Amino acid sequence: MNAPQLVVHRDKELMAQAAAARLVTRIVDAQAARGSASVVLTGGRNGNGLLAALRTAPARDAIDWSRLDLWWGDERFLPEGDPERNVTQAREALLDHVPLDPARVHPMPSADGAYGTDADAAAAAYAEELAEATRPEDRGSVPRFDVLLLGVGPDTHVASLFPEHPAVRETERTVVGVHGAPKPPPTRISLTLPAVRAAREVWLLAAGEDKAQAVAVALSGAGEVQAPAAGAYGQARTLWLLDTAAAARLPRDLYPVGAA
Ligand SMILES: O=C(O)[C@H](O)[C@@H](O)[C@H](O)[C@H](O)COP(=O)(O)O
Repeated sequence: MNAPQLVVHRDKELMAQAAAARLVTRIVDAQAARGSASVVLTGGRNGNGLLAALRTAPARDAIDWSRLDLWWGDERFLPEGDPERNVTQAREALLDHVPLDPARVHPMPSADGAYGTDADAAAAAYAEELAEATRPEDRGSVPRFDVLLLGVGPDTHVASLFPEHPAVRETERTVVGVHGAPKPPPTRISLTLPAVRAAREVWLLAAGEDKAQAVAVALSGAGEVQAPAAGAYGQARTLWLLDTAAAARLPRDLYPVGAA
């Protein structure tokens, strides 16, 4: 596991803009190197804030939107178009405003789709979709995503992997149905930690003082079952993108207070 890198911004607006600029560069580099890029999106205010910032980023037209694959790290298992679905919010923030190839946009199934209310069957279908998109050089059952974004919850959850929940202990499957989640809605679909760790780069986003404790715990050697964010790392890079409030309780050896 590579050591996480921390980038602390003055406030969440600047964090979103800087992360958007960083994402433009990563996508453009991946497209130059491999012909296309793949990004895994997250729900939550910070993930959507990044997408909204990307929509107005000056360099956004450097991206070839038709050669970008989009996946989701988790989804609230609700009917298509529900305003609480991560994909609905992502469409509103960015996806409806850029010329993506619809065949390369891979939302997780909805609760009124082909699998009805069976979240486990829907999760298995998404795992299959990921497996089909995998190339031999990915050497695994999910693509080697270029960037996988994760919002960090105040309880250290990432995607829909909650502390001590069965989904965070999953070591075989790449996508699981989540039942009885502590945060509504209770039924969700989530990538598992092994799928997260297939990404080249994992970027964790956290802003605000209500995240300070979670960030400190996850970066101070906690176990991934107790603190799922601690188990989220990338093959090449793990980046924690924070604002000063979320970084406030970090141990001094990780982040000297007042450095931002
Ligand atoms: O599915 C959910 O309920 C949210 O998507 C959740 O997982 C979110 O990503 C984190 O709680 C961080 O949220 P914020 O970025 O809003 O702080």
